[in-house]
Amino acid sequence: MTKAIECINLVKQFGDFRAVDQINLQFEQGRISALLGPNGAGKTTTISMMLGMMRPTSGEVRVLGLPSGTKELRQRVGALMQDVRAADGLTVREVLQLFRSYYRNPMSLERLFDISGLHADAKRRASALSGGQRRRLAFAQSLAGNPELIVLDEPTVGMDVEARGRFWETIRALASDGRTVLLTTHYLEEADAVADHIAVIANGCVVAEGAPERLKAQAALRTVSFRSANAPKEHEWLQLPGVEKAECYGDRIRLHAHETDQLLFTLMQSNWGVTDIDVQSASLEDAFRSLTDTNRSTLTKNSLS
Ligand SMILES: Nc1ncnc2c1ncn2[C@@H]1O[C@H](COP(=O)(O)OP(=O)(O)OP(=O)(O)O)[C@@H](O)[C@H]1O
Repeated sequence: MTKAIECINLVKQFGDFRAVDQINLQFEQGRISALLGPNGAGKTTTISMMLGMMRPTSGEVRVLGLPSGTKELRQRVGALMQDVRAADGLTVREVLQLFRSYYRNPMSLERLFDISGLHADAKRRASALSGGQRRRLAFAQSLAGNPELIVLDEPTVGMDVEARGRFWETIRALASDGRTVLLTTHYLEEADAVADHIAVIANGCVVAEGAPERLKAQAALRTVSFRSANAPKEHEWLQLPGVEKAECYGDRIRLHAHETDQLLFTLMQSNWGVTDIDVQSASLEDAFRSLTDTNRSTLTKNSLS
C-alpha cells in the first residue's frame, strides 16, 4: 500500500544550524497521525518540506507516492499552517467560495460552513473575525478542495473549548471518510485523544514513535528520584527491581519503574548513601517531557540490549 507520507533521511540546514536531522518517518493512509515536539523541535520545518513549501537540504519526501510539491498534489492535499492572514476585504462566504474555485472537486459550501461553525458570520468580513474564528475559517479553507490528505500545523491554537471539541469531532469524521490526517501539536494529551500513530521529535530528530498506547505505557511508569553519596555505575541501576529507565540530572538519579515498593526497599538496604527520596506518578506530559528533554543522560533497557 502506498504510504501517505514518507520522509527518507530528511535534513534541513539553516546556515550552521541543522533544524531537521536525518528524519525517517512513514505515515499510513487513512489514519490520523500526530507529529509531536516542543517549541523549535523542527515540526513546522518538516511539514513545510512535506508540502513542498521548503526544499530539503538533503533526503527526500514522498507524498501519496509522488515527490512533494507537485501540481497534482496541490489538488489532493489540504494544509493549515500557523501563520494565517485573513483575505482583505472578502466576506467569510466569499473566502470559502474563492478557495472552492481553485479545485476540481471542491467540498460543498454547506459542509465547509458546518465545519467552521461560521454560518452566522457568512456576511462578515474575514478580516473582522476574532483570532479563534479566523483559525476555524482557515481550517475550512484547508478542506475546500475535498483533500484526501490533510496536514495541520498547530490546528487548535487560539480555539476555545467548544471550538476545539468541534474541531476534533471533524477530524474524526474526516478520517472515517478514509482521509489521512497529519497534525502537529505540543500536547501529548491532545494527540493521544485522536491519533492512531504519534511521532515525537526533539532537536530535529525522531525520539519516539508508535501507537499512543506504547507511549502511554512509558507514562505509566512511576519515578523514584534521590541523591546518592556512593552511587554504583549507571548500567547497574537497570538491574534494580522493576527499573525500566534511568536518568541522571546532575547529582540526582531518577529511576522509572512499574512498581516501586520493592525498589524503595532495595535502595534503603543498599550502601549507596541514598537521601532525599521522592516518589511520583508520571503524567503523559511528564513522559513527553522526559522524551524530549536532552539535558540529561538516559539509559533504558532497550539502549543496553
Ligand atoms: N527560515 C529559518 N531560518 C533559520 N532558522 C529557522 C528557520 N525556520 C526555522 N528555523 C529554526 O529551526 C528550528 C525548528 O523550527 P520549527 O519552526 O520547525 O520548529 P517547531 O517544532 O515547529 O516549533 P514550534 O512548536 O515553536 O512551532 C528552530 O530553532 C527555528 O528557529
